[in-house]
Parts: sequence; C-alpha cells; structure tokens
Amino acid sequence: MKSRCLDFCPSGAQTGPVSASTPLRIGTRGSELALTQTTTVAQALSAASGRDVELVVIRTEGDRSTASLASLGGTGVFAAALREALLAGTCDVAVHSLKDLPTAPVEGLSIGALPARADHRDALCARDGLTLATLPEGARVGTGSPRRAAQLRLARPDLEVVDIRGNVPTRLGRVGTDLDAVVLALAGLARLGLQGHVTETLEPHVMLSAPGQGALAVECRTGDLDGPIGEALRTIDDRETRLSVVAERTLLAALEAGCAAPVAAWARVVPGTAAEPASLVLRAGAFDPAGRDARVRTAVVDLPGSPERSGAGTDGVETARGVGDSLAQDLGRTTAQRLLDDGAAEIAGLPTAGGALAAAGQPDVPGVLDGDAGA
Ligand SMILES: NCc1[nH]cc(CCC(=O)O)c1CC(=O)O
Repeated sequence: MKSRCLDFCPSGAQTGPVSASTPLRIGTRGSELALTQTTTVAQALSAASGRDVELVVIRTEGDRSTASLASLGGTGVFAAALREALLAGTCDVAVHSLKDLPTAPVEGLSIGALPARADHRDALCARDGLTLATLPEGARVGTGSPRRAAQLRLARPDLEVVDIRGNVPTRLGRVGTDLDAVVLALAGLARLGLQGHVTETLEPHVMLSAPGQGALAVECRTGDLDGPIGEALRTIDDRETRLSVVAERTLLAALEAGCAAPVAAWARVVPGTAAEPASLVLRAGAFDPAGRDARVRTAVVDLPGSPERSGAGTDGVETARGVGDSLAQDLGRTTAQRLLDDGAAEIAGLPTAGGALAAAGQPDVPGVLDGDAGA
C-alpha cells in the first residue's frame, strides 16, 4: 500500500474521474492511532473490493495545535480537514473515529461504511494494577472527557479528576508519574497494542461509553455512493454496527449535546431466538459534571426479520437496512425525550432542548466530540 503525506491544501487538489482501476485514495489523520485504524480499513476495502488503495495523510488543525479544544472552536476540529479534503477531491474516502465525527450532516458528504465495531468500553489504566475500587483515597485520575469525569466522580467522589490532553501514549506515560491512572477507550488501546496497560475494563453500569465509541466511519462524497466507490464501501459495512450507532447518534443530536456534554450512549443488537425477534437495546445517560446526579435510561425495540448483514448489495437487504435505520432513529429520539422528561438537560447543562426533537430527524445541530481528543 502506498502512502503520502500532505498538509491539506485545496488549491493542490486533484480531481477527475475515478474508475474501478485507479487506486482508491483513503484520507486519514496522521496520528499513530488514526494510521493504524485507516490501515485496517484500507486492507479490508482492498481485500473485499479487489481495488488498489493508497493512504493520503491529512494534517488537521487539532493535530497542529496544543491549544484547548474549546479555543479551536470545539466540535469537529479533527474531522473538518478530512471533510474539506474529500469535498476538494484530494481523497476519495476518509476514515474517522465515529465518536469524533459531528452529527451535523455536511452537504455533499455521506457515511458510506460503518465497519464492524470494536469493543465500545472504556478502560482504567492505573499504576500498580489498581482498579476503580482500590485506587487510594484522593487518587489523581486523568481524563479530558466531561463524560468520563462525571462518571468517575459519581463512582468515587473522593478522586481528583485531572483534565488532560494528548495522544494515547502521551497520556499513558503520565501514569505512575504525576497521575495514578487515566481512563481511555479500550478500542484505541487495543489498536495500538497497548491493552497490556489496562488494569480494569469499566463495565457500562460504571462508565457508559461515548456515542460511536469503538466504531470507525468511512465517509465519501454522496455522489459516489452509486458508483464503484460506494460499491467498495458497502462490502465492509456492518448492519449491527450501523443500527447501534444510528440509535446512539440520533440520541446525541436530539439532546443537542456538544463536545463538552457529559452524555453517554451505547446500543447493541441482541440476536433473536425461535420465540423472540432480534432487538436493538439502547442505554443512555446524562450526567452532572460534578458527579452529584445522573439520569440513565434503557430502551428496546424489536427488529423485524433476521439480522442479516448489510452490504450484500441486493435490493432486499437495502430495504431491510432502511427499515432498521428508521427504527434505530426512533429509539434514539424516544430515549432522548425520556431523558429530557427526567430533567437530563438541567442536570447535564445541555441547551434547553425545546426545539431539539423537532430537529432530530435531520440532525443539523452540533454533534459529538468526546472531550478526550487528540489521539
Ligand atoms: N477522542 C479521541 C479518541 N477518538 C477515538 C479514540 C479511541 C477509539 C474509539 O473510541 O473509537 C480516542 C481515544 C480515547 O478516547 O481514548
């Protein structure tokens, strides 16, 4: 696989027709985590579609700057440059960590594939094998994510939560020096081969994960969905992942939750049995940043038909995918409404979500960026 590196520059963009024989140019951020993730997607795309692939490394403002996320304009700083490169024709597809991708749709771009998700959970990486239960009183735990900070405080009000930034290895390097532990996504640690640092995998009742965590999104130009690019992308799309993350991201959009929002959501497909249809289960939470209060809801919807994989490209499967998507959207919306009825907006400091649900069908509100960015 070839790879080249460029600072994104619209005037230097190449455009032109892409046939099935030219290499598929895959845009990626340049961090080690992003390159590992994109290489996995590139290999899967190449194997499944038979096409040559080439990585195009795009440097983003978020990578260049050491300023806080808030001062960079908050949501989507990492995704924005990749999206500009796609629109300018510098690359044909772009690979994002889904949880860093804002829910607001971008004119002309679509998510063409959601490959099978990795583990959605967060992990504690502590010194000396310590766990959340055995960390000493007042221990210093690093995270830049308000969602993680709120749940840490809820579980252990005595902990000192320290706001940190930087990529995964940099954060791990602080454990045992100025910090007793950090909380990171298991998926990112595993992709980097760093899961040996995990001292406890945090279960959903303790630390509910971010919407989209563990999933990758492959974005393309909407106009390419019907051609060879869309065809290649459909070969690596995973229906269960799609249903799950559609529910999670619809909920996020409906709550009008931005990058500083302590909001969590995790959905999964529970397989059917002879007696019961398959179902989609969504668990979502909104947290007081200080860890004094929380609202958590779990909701379920039955899925019609067998949970066949999408991507086979037949009309039947496409139809089934559409039906499932709207059920997943409904689940996200109704669960968001329940949380709002429970007072989630007040507790989590969300915008008074008056018009939120009207907009949730067509999410055009600021979306997801888990605060622990920079990986
Ligand atoms: N916001 C940074 C980020 N984006 C994706 C991952 C890890 C992989 C994933 O969650 O899909 C991470 C690091 C982390 O949160 O520990």
